[in-house]
Amino acid sequence: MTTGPAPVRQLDATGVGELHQAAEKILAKFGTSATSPELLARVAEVADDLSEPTRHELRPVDTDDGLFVLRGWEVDDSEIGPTPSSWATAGDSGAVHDIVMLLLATVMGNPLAWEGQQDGRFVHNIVPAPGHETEQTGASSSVLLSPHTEDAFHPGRAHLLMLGCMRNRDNIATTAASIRNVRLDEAAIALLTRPRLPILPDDAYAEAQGFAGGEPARVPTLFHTEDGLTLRFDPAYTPLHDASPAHRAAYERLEAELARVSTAVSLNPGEVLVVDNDLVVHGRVPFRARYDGTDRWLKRASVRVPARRTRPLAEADEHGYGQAAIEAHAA
Ligand SMILES: O=C(O)CCC(=O)C(=O)O
Ligand SMILES: [Fe+2]
Repeated sequence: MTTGPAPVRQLDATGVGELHQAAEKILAKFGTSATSPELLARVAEVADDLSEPTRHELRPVDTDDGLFVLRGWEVDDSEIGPTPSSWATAGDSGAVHDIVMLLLATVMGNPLAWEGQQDGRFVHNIVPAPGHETEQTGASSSVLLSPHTEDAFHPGRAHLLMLGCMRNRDNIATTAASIRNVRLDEAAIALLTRPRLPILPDDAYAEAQGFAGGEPARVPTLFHTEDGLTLRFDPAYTPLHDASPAHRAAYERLEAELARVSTAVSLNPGEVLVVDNDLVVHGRVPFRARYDGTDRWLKRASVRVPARRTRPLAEADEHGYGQAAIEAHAA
């Protein structure tokens, strides 16, 4: 793994100022970052009014790395209070930052929530939680969170994933690897573009894991678009033992290539990592949780980008294990 610098986009003072003012005003009006239709409508109005330079920094990902780090936003370490001990107890902790995330997400597309995750909130709190150390979810710590497409099991998954940093005292890195940097031979690509293996719901979706409404859809790992390959990849939830030896070998070759081109991004407070979820798989290095209120703390938002053509049409027929993706703004 390398630690090559991620492309940085810098918000200027005007951009930071307008975001700050807008977010504080919305929070004062609604008293919470928990979303209501009224709050979301207000966010959409305000996002529409953000200045051109700010909007420019939020343009689509435009390099093969498939990501960028947005800098300039600031987080006051004492103002945000202690790191919550789990998403379930986070409530309105750092609420103004939830609203900033929503504003940024709304400039880039349509924010996305899940009925079955973090109480349907549009901005998730990613913190290590006691008892979850070894899971393959954002609440884990002591294990490597293997590179994955966010919500890979679902056809309504995000086009963009945003991770905004509240606190990261031990400089714990998020990992990111782009399919556009991978070298794979044509035979392996041909195998991996065939819909052979399902991707099962991850441990953040207990209800979806009990879904009995149909067989898991078999989906391709790779997909050819006009702009190049996209991927849908989550080895921890893919029953690879069901694949033929040749298919398995190609999958493992892809996994090794993604590891080879993986970069580590250690976020500082205020930085927002934006990854294109069709190009990039992300993960996290293992770390020891502190559980003393000073732990690593990220805010996560997911974004749908209308009219994107990065995915197979056959995804429209998938049941998504009964999970409903909820979009913030009417399409
Ligand atoms: O903790 C991280 O850096 C990434 C966790 C993750 O995979 C996620 O929040 O989706
Ligand atoms: Fe993730």
